[in-house]
Amino acid sequence: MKSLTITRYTTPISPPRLDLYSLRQTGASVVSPPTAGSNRRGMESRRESASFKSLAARQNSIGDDDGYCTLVDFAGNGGEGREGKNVGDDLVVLLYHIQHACKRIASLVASPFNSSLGKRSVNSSSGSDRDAPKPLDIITNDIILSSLRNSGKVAVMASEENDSPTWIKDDGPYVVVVDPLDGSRNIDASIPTGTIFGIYNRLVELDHLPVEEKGELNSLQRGNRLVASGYVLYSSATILCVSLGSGTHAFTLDHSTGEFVLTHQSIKIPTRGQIYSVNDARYFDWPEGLRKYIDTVRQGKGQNPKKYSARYICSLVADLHRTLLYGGVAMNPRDHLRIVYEGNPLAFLVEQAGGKASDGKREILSIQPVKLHQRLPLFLGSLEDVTELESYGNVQQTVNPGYEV
Ligand SMILES: O=P(O)(O)OC[C@H]1O[C@](O)(COP(=O)(O)O)[C@@H](O)[C@@H]1O
Repeated sequence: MKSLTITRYTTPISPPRLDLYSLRQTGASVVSPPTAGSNRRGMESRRESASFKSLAARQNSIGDDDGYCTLVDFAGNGGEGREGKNVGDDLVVLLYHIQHACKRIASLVASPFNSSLGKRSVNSSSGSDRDAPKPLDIITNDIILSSLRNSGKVAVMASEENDSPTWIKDDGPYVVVVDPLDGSRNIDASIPTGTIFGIYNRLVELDHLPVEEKGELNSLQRGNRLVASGYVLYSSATILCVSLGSGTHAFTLDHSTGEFVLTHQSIKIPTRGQIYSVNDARYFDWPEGLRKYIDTVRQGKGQNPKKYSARYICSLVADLHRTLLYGGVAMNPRDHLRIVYEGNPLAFLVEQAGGKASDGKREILSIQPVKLHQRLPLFLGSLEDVTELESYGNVQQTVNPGYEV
């Protein structure tokens, strides 16, 4: 069943080999987001511009004259111009392959044939602390792995779906950590899902070690060493949100051209929101500090004298995307989310957008992971909301009866 499904969902777009072309474009200025209606113009020529040959030829501009700027245009110009100096050609090539994989996943999760796949759990052979994967988890993992291999830029991939990292290429400059399909338990109900990824430099000082050892140590880097991270939200729109180390930017998949187009440049999370996002059926398992915080903001008695609203999709990428745009705090106070695959990449995006990411006590990005599948409480959001929440002291849920849904 697995191979049948992979074949069935393969999209017709196949990625060109990119190493041949220099993608960096010089002397460009930062574009403004596209204006309404601009997307439909020049569809045919845009199809052509997806080829890197023509991208390389267009040396002097980022995006089209009408403000249509693709992810690759944007990254190829150094992210945010001068500040995006760490966006080398290797990273642009890698991003190209990641976004290609995510387009395949977008069509897969929207397919009429995925529902039977989503339901079945596959027996986890390892007995590790990973959740039992579903076929969709495995297929999306394969899609990402194959794209990373094709990029030629990745030394090792650590995935939430694998017990241990997959060594890919000795001289690959990057290490990629990934949760290929977060929220897959929601797929039958067409609730949004997401892919999360983080990119580190390969630690060359570990090159002499055996593969298993260097694979693991490269993947256990602190979040504050991330070069880039991102998520792709598969929802009413497919949105790729990325930070290349200079701001957080979102691109929306334009189905007419198959391109991710810049729609939210330099996202700034409001310093204060009015929404909290948590599974509050767990209220009676929470510590007192967290209960007090939620009771207080619900009543409009916190530092923000407004009554907060609750929003909880139970799909981390969707809950975070809303929080980045509207502010507030998205949290999972129990030891459930993984620091390597979820916590660090999302914390990086939040901080690059001016927000705060905490485990309730410490900055997420400063924590040294010691285990690949290590879990932790996660509080992401507006600077002032997360700081206020931390001030309640005891906000991490330690009671964990093993919830069934
Ligand atoms: O059951 P909880 O504690 O509400 O957790 C829900 C969270 O778990 C997730 O579904 C991820 O868990 P899985 O990796 O097991 O799918 C997130 O998308 C969501 O935010």
